[in-house]
Amino acid sequence: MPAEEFVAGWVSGALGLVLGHPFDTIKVRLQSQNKYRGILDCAIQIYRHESVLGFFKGMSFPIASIALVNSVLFGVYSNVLLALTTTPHQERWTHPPVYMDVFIAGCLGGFVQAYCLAPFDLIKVRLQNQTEPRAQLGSPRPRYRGPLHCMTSILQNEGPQGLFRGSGTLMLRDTPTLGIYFVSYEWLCRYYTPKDQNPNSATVLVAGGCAGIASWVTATPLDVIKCRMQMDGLKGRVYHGLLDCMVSSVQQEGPQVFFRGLIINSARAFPVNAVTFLSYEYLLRWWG
Ligand SMILES: C[N+](C)(C)CCCC[C@H](N)C(=O)O
Repeated sequence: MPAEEFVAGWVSGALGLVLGHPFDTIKVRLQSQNKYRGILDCAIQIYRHESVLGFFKGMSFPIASIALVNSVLFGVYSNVLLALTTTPHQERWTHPPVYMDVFIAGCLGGFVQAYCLAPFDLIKVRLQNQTEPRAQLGSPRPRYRGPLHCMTSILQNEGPQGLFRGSGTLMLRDTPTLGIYFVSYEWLCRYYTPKDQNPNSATVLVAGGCAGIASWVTATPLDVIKCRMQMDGLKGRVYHGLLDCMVSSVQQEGPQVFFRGLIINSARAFPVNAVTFLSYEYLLRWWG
């Protein structure tokens, strides 16, 4: 049933997110603080000073929003594919859809999810970019006190459209790269699976992980620009649109600016998407 595809998308997204959150925390710390010498040093310092829990800071808001975002992505993807091919999920591997249909369904899924993700992603990025230490007496107070406060102040200062700042760039980032995501997953599964069989768990894990990397590698240039657009105007920098942001970023920092965070994004993408696809496939088989 189509609704099951949404629920499977939600649960699998949440599992992937929990697994990937430590990587995300390291990424954010490396991007916004200069006190770490690299990925390993950052991980060791977090563990020493904050224990394992330090890696899971700020996870509640993404967990709440992943329900909407991932169920929309997988739900729209599966249902568009169903409409294009009329093959139900149970027969997906015995009657495989053509790659063009997979790509179109993935792009549409990406397009719709981008607009659901936009406000949550904006709040996450704004909070992650606050480098002030935790509130101490006499220390400067951070602009936002938490996700809800961040949301209400954006609404007050910038109006409802403020919550969608950077959403056009987010849409450009996610539409083609989620097409690539599902095509790479399908291609790898088919490549390693004998004809007319379901892919086994190891295949699903590796194909899901690699699909995540392929998608993030292609998404990283616009990911950098999207982040800057979401911070537009806050740190004294004002961009006149997407193109201006791209041009001035390259002028100031060289073309390598488009690859910021690529390694940690890819390291995070493998486990997150391996688990996402494994649980998605198993939930649907279990219900099927
Ligand atoms: C399209 N883009 C690369 C941005 C995301 C693709 C993978 C989505 C997954 N929920 C994750 O967080 O890794």
